[in-house]
Amino acid sequence: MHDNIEKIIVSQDEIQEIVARLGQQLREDYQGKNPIFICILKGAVMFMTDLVRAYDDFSEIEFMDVSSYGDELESSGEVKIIKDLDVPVKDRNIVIVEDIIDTGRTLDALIKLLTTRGAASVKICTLLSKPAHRILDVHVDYVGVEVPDEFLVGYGLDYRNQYRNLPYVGVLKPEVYA
Ligand SMILES: O=P(O)(O)OC[C@H]1O[C@H](OP(=O)(O)OP(=O)(O)O)[C@H](O)[C@@H]1O
Ligand code: HPA
Ligand SMILES: [Mg+2]
Repeated sequence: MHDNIEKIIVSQDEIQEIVARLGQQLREDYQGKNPIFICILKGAVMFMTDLVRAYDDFSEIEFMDVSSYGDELESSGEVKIIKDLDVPVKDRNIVIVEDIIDTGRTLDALIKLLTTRGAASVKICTLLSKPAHRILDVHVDYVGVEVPDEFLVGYGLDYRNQYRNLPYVGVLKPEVYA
């Protein structure tokens, strides 16, 4: 699997540093607020499990599955809810946890949905942000690192459902797409 990687964009060490920094920042900001961390499946699962352990304070974890990419390299523009939340978010402080904000379409749809359901606050924590590819201008509160406009895989990010279990984020060799 590693043989298909052309270059590493965010190393394992960098990911660890980002997780520690964001975990501490969130702990300071959400003290006494018992936030709900919502993991957006499947991409955010690695980041989520590391982040909530770094957060290390009272909080709840929930999961939602939404998808807009399917097997493609480009977002379809249509955000489908595959698995909704099991709990009400009314009057709760929500942190949406994402692996990457790319076009911004997924997040835009989620923020609108959770706000409509009466959340007290909705903030975003993402490992990666790809600002050069943004179509919708969403405000992102906590960003691990900005990445170049390339299709990335690893640490949750997939190409055709593969490569999510790489421990770093990288770019595939062009021949893999051929
Ligand atoms: O900013 P956007 O252009 O909307 O892209 C970001 C979203 O796309 C990916 O998920 P995807 O829909 O591919 O599903 P997955 O997490 O199951 O891989 C990624 O995990 C984000 O959730
Ligand atoms: O760069 C990416 N890689 C994998 N999945 C994605 N979903 C949005 N952007 C990406
Ligand atoms: Mg996703």
